[in-house]
Amino acid sequence: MAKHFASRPFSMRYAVLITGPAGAGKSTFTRAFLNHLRLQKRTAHLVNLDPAASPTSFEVEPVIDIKDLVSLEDVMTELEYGPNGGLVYCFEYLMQNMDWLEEELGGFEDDYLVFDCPGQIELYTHHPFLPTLVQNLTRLGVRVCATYLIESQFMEDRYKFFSGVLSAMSAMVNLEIPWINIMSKMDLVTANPDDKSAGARNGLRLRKDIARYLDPDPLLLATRRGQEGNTPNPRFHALNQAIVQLIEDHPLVSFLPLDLTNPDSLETVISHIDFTMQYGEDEEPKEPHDLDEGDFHDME
Ligand SMILES: Nc1nc2c(ncn2[C@@H]2O[C@H](COP(=O)(O)OP(=O)(O)OP(=O)(O)O)[C@@H](O)[C@H]2O)c(=O)[nH]1
Ligand SMILES: [Mg+2]
Repeated sequence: MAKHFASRPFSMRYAVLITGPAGAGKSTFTRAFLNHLRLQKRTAHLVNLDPAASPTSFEVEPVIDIKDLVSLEDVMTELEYGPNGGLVYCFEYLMQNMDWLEEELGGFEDDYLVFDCPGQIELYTHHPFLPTLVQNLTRLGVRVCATYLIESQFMEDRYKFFSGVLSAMSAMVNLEIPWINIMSKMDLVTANPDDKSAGARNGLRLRKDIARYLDPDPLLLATRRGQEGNTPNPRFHALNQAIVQLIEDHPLVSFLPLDLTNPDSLETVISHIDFTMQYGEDEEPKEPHDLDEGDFHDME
């Protein structure tokens, strides 16, 4: 541990890792999350862990920015890496310089640190970067949880859904910390089956379709045949069944819906994060808001 921190006591702080595949809505949710905490007069800060994030994408200046240590642009220019190899190099470089992060973290007491993570899927499946980050944060007395976003459009069909669930499970197993799966971009889910808007014409999911994904019964999903017009290839039947069984045996994966156009929906997600973190443990832990019917007025 870096010497100048050996004697410094750390008060409880909270780190929320915003994770998920590329384009799932992590940075947009991070901005909404931070704005909401600030409106509630809570001290919350952005930590940017995306070496490729463009400076213009920050509505909120990050208090800690991996780009101050290493940037994808420099790595690609100076070391002639490609974009993905360059990103992995940046993560390896941060792993070798965790004392830099400890130094940066030193100044935040009893605050929420919201880590906006990059979308490289290898980060969540096998790369040691995030587990190393979690170990270091835990060692520094920071309470850590993760949210994993997959977008509602991802539910085009059950195969996409299963790959989303398996990637969420793989990330959960990789990080082994308190975990909240979020189905993002629920504003793209139309409520009205007669909706003729552009979105609806682009095959937006109807709310009633999404309900079965929020708290999935894998067997029901897997056995649904024909509704999406495609019958599974019999050659993969045994593999499909094994995947369904795996998901069924580990009912770890349900999704909180997130509709950023609906303040109650954001509030519900944040209350689940607070509860998962036991935020302000000296106060009575507040039960998370339930998803009231209003959130899914057309789910039935
Ligand atoms: N309709 C809708 N679009 C969204 C929402 N959240 C994000 N988007 C759009 O989805 C795209 C990706 O959003 P980001 O927040 O940058 O996603 P990300 O997960 O941070 O992406 P990477 O950092 O590249 O992995 C952008 O065009 C956003 O405008 C949402 O809740 N609803
Ligand atoms: Mg992002």
